[in-house]
Amino acid sequence: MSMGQDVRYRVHGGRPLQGTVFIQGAKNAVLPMIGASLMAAKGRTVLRNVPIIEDVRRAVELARAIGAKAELHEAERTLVIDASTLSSPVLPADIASRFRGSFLFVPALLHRLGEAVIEGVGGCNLGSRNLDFHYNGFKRMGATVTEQIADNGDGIIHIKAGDLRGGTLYCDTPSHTGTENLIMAAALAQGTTLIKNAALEPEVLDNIEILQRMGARISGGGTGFITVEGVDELNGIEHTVMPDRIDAGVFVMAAAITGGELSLVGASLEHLGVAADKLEQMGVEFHQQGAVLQVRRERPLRPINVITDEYPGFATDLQSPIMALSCFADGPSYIYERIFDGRFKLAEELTKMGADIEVNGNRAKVNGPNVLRGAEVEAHDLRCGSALVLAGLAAEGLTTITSAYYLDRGHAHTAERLSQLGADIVREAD
Ligand SMILES: CC(=O)N[C@H]1[C@@H](OP(=O)(O)OP(=O)(O)OC[C@H]2O[C@@H](n3ccc(=O)[nH]c3=O)[C@H](O)[C@@H]2O)O[C@H](CO)[C@@H](O)[C@@H]1O
Ligand SMILES: C=C(OP(=O)(O)O)C(=O)O
Repeated sequence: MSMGQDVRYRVHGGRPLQGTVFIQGAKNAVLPMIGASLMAAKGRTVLRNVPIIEDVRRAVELARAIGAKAELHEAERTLVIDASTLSSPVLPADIASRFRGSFLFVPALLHRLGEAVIEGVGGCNLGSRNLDFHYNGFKRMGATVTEQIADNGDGIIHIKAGDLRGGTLYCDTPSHTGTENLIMAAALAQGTTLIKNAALEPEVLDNIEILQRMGARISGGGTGFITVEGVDELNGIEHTVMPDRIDAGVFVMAAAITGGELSLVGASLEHLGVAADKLEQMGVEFHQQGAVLQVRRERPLRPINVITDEYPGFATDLQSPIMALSCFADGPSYIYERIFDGRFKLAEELTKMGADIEVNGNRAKVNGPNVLRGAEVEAHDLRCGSALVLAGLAAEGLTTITSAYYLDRGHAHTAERLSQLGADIVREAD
């Protein structure tokens, strides 16, 4: 399967969205949970509220490639994993290089098979995406990391675990998957581990929760300092994946960009962090009613300043969507991308639709308001894809989004969910 040439979305813009939408389970929570479930040598793990997205399908394929039994029951949104049969330490390039979450399988391989061979790591191309915090942490715990160049020129990373020992570890900056990988490596290591400058994202905390319920001894989640006391084994359990705050943020913006009113089932205002405040400043009205978040926009959108940051700062994964939204705001908006050094490819796609955006390094100025017109545009990465869907919902005429495999990596049933709210959107796959 090619990396995204085969899926398109066609959107006819101009319809305000109304109704109730179900927020999917979190991509960035379920992927580490699949990695965690592979650490259980006995029993079966049952994950509920699993988002039916391409990254989860790839994770299931990868789990099977290394010998686990994994069954994704799509209608039930339930994934059952039996990792007792884990047998191969090789994360093959054809699957592993298609999603970032593949690297979250490494701790299980180190503990269960004593080594991990990484033929490739994928994920959206957002500029440099290093893994040094992970490698340095594994090394401090006693692993050896070597790189070999394959015949085709690709690097293959070989990590040999030996007996992993607890120690003092750190992230230079609070890496999301870095924190999860070090926690998982420490969970079955000998002795005590301290991880400094740990990530605070809600998905990291949900992953700590599943690991604790599997038998891990972890404290300090959400403080920046995490302590892990190694245990001898982890057990399969049942866990419900938290809702996806980025999916929720995109639907908030879908209401805002079309001038509609939506009830988001499962969305949490708290999980949106600073993004909730920025959207409120732009003119979105929120009413949290228990586990349902109601959103609407009545007045014209105001421009905004956004600085992306680790949680609870403005999530970088909502940066592209808010760039699309700010094209419609009444004045210039300023966006400063601090997490990734190459996450502005969206700007040229929005320009094809009539937007006026100046990009300078990691800063962008969006000169709203502009009338966007439908065009043929390309989803260079997942959130570029969600932003282009938003732009298409509010543009005049037909927007065709190509390379939309990237969108399907992270959002489930996009066309169906938006159509139910009154949007005119279809998905086409070759
Ligand atoms: C599967 C998953 O959970 N993906 C999310 C995760 O990606 P991911 O975990 O890859 O993102 P990180 O938090 O690790 O990366 C943030 C920044 O730190 C740098 N860095 C990271 C690790 C490292 O060892 N060395 C290093 O320099 C990266 O290059 C990047 O500039 O968090 C990102 C930031 O919230 C989100 O956009 C992704 O959706
Ligand atoms: C960057 C993202 O994901 P990944 O880390 O899986 O590439 C994302 O979800 O926008």
